[in-house]
Amino acid sequence: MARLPEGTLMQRAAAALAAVCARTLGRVYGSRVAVLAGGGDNGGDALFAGARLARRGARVTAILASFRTHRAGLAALRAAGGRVVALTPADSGGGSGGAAALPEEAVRAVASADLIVDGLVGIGGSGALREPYAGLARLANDAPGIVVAVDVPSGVDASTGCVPGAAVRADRTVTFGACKIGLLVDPGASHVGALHVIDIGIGPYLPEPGVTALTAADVADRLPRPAAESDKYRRGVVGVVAGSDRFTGAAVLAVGGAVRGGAGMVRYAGPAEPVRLVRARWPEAVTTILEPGDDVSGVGRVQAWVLGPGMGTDDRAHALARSVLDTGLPTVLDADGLTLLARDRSLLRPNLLLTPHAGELSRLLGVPAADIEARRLEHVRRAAAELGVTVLLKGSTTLVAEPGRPVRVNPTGTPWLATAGTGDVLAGLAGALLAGGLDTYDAGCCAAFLHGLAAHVAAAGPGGATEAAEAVLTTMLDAVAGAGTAGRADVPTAPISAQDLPDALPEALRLLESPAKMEE
Ligand SMILES: NC(=O)C1=CN([C@@H]2O[C@H](COP(=O)(O)OP(=O)(O)OC[C@H]3O[C@@H](n4cnc5c(N)ncnc54)[C@H](O)[C@@H]3O)[C@@H](O)[C@H]2O)[C@@H](O)CC1
Ligand SMILES: Nc1ncnc2c1ncn2[C@@H]1O[C@H](COP(=O)(O)OP(=O)(O)O)[C@@H](O)[C@H]1O
Ligand SMILES: [K+]
Repeated sequence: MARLPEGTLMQRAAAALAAVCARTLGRVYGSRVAVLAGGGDNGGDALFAGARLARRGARVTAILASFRTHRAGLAALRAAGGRVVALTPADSGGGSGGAAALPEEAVRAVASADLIVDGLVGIGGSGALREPYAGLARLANDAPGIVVAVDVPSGVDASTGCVPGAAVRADRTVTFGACKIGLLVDPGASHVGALHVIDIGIGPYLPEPGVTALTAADVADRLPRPAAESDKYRRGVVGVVAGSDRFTGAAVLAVGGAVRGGAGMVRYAGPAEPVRLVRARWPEAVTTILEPGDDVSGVGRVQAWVLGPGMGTDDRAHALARSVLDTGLPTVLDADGLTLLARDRSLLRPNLLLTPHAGELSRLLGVPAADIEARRLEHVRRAAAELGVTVLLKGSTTLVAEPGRPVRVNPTGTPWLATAGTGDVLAGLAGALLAGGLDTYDAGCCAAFLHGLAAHVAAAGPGGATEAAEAVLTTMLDAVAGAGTAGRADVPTAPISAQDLPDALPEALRLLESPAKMEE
């Protein structure tokens, strides 16, 4: 800002914002646009964009939420023929009930708009939206017009993705300079809609990001690949200690993730019944029946372990878990293994990848699960710092944290994954990558990436897999990098089951290779 004439960055932002609005409207002339303007520069962007649309013939009404309004922006809007409705501090959104206490003129302008520009607050917002901002946000959400958020949907914390109160649910978000963390991490991410990242020339001046995402090419580069002289041992042997007589499926699913994740060999150890089922579904796995009280000394050599899914949490499970962890090998610790760790921190070792969902992390940190869901980034960072290991927090946005490294956000998730047993597949997959030589951080990030991609492939079915995967691999990541727009692929999808994931992994891996090749 110091190098450029005053207002240059804002003009770049407003021009790009107006262009997105115009494209969204299709026909600008005669369209109705409501601009919600807060008291800061976010409101300034919105007002300048409103002025540009008004000059192209749109009927623009600006609703000023604060009596301190961006002066030049307001002047530009007025000069272009825009109308202005100023709220007073007494105007409120009428609590959660809607817009009862907002002036009729404001309510009408928003309700009848073809397009609503949300310029209430951007990166300067703090805490829950206050009135009348909150009431305007609710009004916009209830209105039939398309909502375009400026920089950040108002009410979403740009730095964390937290949504402490009312917030705008946008159809599109036009963000400037860099993708904000809050646009990628839930609950904020689910307020964004299609994402446009606009380059306004500040990239070279930005600091190192605290949160990063892997691209398809990054993942393809990291995945272990067999060389000509590889053999099954060199490719990595993964040991799976999971399942019980009660939870047999966990064994089958974790082994499936490991087999399809590219392990040279999978050794499964557990009670007789899950062993029988594993052999039936995955005859390539080498199995060992564990009698009650056995440890893993008879399982054979492995390079990494998957420990925990469905194994139970009684004293025998505890002793078995300890025998695995005492090998000192890299280990994915999941599900019941995490419950054991929450009870007995002496199980903690270096070289662990913990894969909790919010409930499991809640037991590990002694924090209510709802708080973890609401402040995912803070809690995954805290868990990694407190436990000194890699933590992959599952759920609507998967995050991977390790002390001293940026948090990685996984861009490939889909809510179709919210079904029982998918976490077991993830644990097996991460174990295969650990055995293949990745460190716990990369194994966690790459496993989450492939797991999400496999879910898209499975949900879209053979006819839509390529299109669905391309939407994830190119559009989303291009947008984050400022080179395109992210939205969902328009591919019909159907529910998936956990079993579908190992079967979809080969196709997901093949599709992953194509954009990597293109970039080369
Ligand atoms: N910094 C830059 O380089 C650029 C910034 N730009 C815009 O400027 C924005 C940041 O502007 P500001 O720093 O002025 O901040 P904002 O405009 O984002 O927010 C500050 C305003 O919101 C009010 N506010 C904050 N929290 C609130 C809450 N919880 N409830 C109700 N009101 C609340 C404040 O009282 C103040 O009026 C960016 O998001 C972006 O839109 C762009 O013009 C491009 C260049
Ligand atoms: N709303 C959601 N959006 C995206 N992914 C989700 C969502 N809910 C759950 N998931 C993913 O589904 C998987 C569920 O794992 P987990 O909770 O361990 O279930 P289970 O123990 O039944 O296998 C994880 O990979 C998680 O990230
Ligand atoms: K905004």
